[in-house]
Amino acid sequence: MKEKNSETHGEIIPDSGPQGEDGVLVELRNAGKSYGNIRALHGVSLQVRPNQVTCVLGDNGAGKSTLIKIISGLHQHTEGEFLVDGAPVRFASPRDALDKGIATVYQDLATVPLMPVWRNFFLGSEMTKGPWPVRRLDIERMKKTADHELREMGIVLDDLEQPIGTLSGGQRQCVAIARAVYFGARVLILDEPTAALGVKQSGVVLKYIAAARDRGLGVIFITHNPHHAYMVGDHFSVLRLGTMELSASRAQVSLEELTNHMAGGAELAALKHELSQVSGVDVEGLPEKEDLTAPLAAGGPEGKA
Ligand SMILES: Nc1ncnc2c1ncn2[C@@H]1O[C@H](COP(=O)(O)OP(=O)(O)OP(=O)(O)O)[C@@H](O)[C@H]1O
Repeated sequence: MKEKNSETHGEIIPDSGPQGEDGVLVELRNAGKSYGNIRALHGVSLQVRPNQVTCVLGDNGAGKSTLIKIISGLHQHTEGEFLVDGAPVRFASPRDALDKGIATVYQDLATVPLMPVWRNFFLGSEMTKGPWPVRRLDIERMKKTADHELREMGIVLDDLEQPIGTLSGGQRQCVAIARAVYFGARVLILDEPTAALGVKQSGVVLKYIAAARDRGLGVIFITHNPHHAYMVGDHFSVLRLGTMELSASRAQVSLEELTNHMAGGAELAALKHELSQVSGVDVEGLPEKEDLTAPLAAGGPEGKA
């Protein structure tokens, strides 16, 4: 995450200090991205606020990775605006995004499996002690701090000396979230953190997503899974073929409606019609076309699951 991307040479508008209007940390306004003549993202608007989980949902190829790459400084938008704290930005590298407090936890996590948990916690930002040229790693302080920070997030591990590769996928995600919080993230982007996990481990990760939110971060939770999104989400943005198909707050959309949008709405209803003509296929659970065209419930469920 720290290397310079030599393909982009954007300018960073100097830090504006306070957050944007309404405390918006990060905002896309009609933003888009083309790769040559392939338009991966178009007309996407999104706001990320502190103390909120903004879920970005979409099927394969919907544009989720492209959206993350713009916000995390790997790519630059080619249309619309990208603002941080209310000021337009154009990141030249992930380092620029980090400097603004935008941290990304990727699915592959970029850890060194054979190194201890505490060592991975500080990887690339090690604490040192002593004067130059005899400066050396401050192992004790790193262990203590990693232990403290993990506990603060409610993550209790038996032994921080164990190689991080021996932890479960869910535990590793949690360590990565705690690490980003410790290093001062204000915006945390989580790239499909529950995609490779079972039910129980997904639940654990969702708990720490909520913990990061409760510590005041603006969380962007990328997922395929509307059930996971609905457990922690405050706002839901569904991408389809590079455009935003739905943008709704929790009060405006039910889990069922979100699931229908994710499932491909009209395509599913058409599939239901085709499958109903095949014997031995139960289509009861699939939505009818009418279910999908109904307006969003204005007074949907409130509060958190
Ligand atoms: N570097 C690239 N060059 C050309 N086209 C690209 C590039 N990256 C993505 N695309 C195209 O942009 C569209 C959106 O891709 P993107 O990877 O953002 O989707 P996604 O929602 O993350 O999908 P997935 O869940 O499969 O990763 C796709 O049609 C993809 O083929």
